[in-house]
Amino acid sequence: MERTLVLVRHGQSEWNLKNLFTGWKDPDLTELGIEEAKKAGARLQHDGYRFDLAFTSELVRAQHTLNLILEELGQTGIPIRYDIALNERDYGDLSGLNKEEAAKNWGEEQVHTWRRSFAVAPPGGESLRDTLARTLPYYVREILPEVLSGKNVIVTAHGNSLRALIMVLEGLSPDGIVARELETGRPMVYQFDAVGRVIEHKDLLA
Ligand SMILES: O=C(O)[C@H](O)COP(=O)(O)O
Repeated sequence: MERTLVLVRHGQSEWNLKNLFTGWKDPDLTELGIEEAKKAGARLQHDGYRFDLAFTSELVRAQHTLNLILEELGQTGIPIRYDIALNERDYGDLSGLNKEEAAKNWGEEQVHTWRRSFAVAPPGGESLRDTLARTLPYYVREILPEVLSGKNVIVTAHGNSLRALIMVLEGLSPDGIVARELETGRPMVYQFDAVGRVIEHKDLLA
């Protein structure tokens, strides 16, 4: 198996559990999040995946998820590149607020727009388009060349930094991405051909 890219959203975080907007804040995984990461690693191990290289963000929930997955794979020695480009979208002034309280304050529709639309940014934060503007160049410059060289790569990151990349990988429009949700700790596998086109993708643990 070569030219495989596996994307994994971090396991449940302490602020996911409290239903708080997180963005660039840096909570760690909950016990459930730890179990989710171990389960993802065990499934990748069971299905025979082996990785040459890993990428993750500068936030602990993604890094901890990666470490747990690599431990399950017995691959804790592979190179890991950490980059802010893979950080979650910045939720700005919403960071730390409860999502249900935010909906009461600003209305369900406004909060859903902030959370899932492509071009609308929350106050003081990033839209998904802003997030794409930093994750896509990083993917093209740093990740895709490794995959094209024949390597198998794993990336652990965040709900929205991965949704931005998935728009490109799955050819989703700004309308199409609205409904695309990513479960915590679920590996998404993309197989590429020799010219960098996705020829197959599947969600493990779906
Ligand atoms: O940053 C956060 O709050 C979560 O990682 C994702 O939040 P969302 O599901 O509201 O985008």
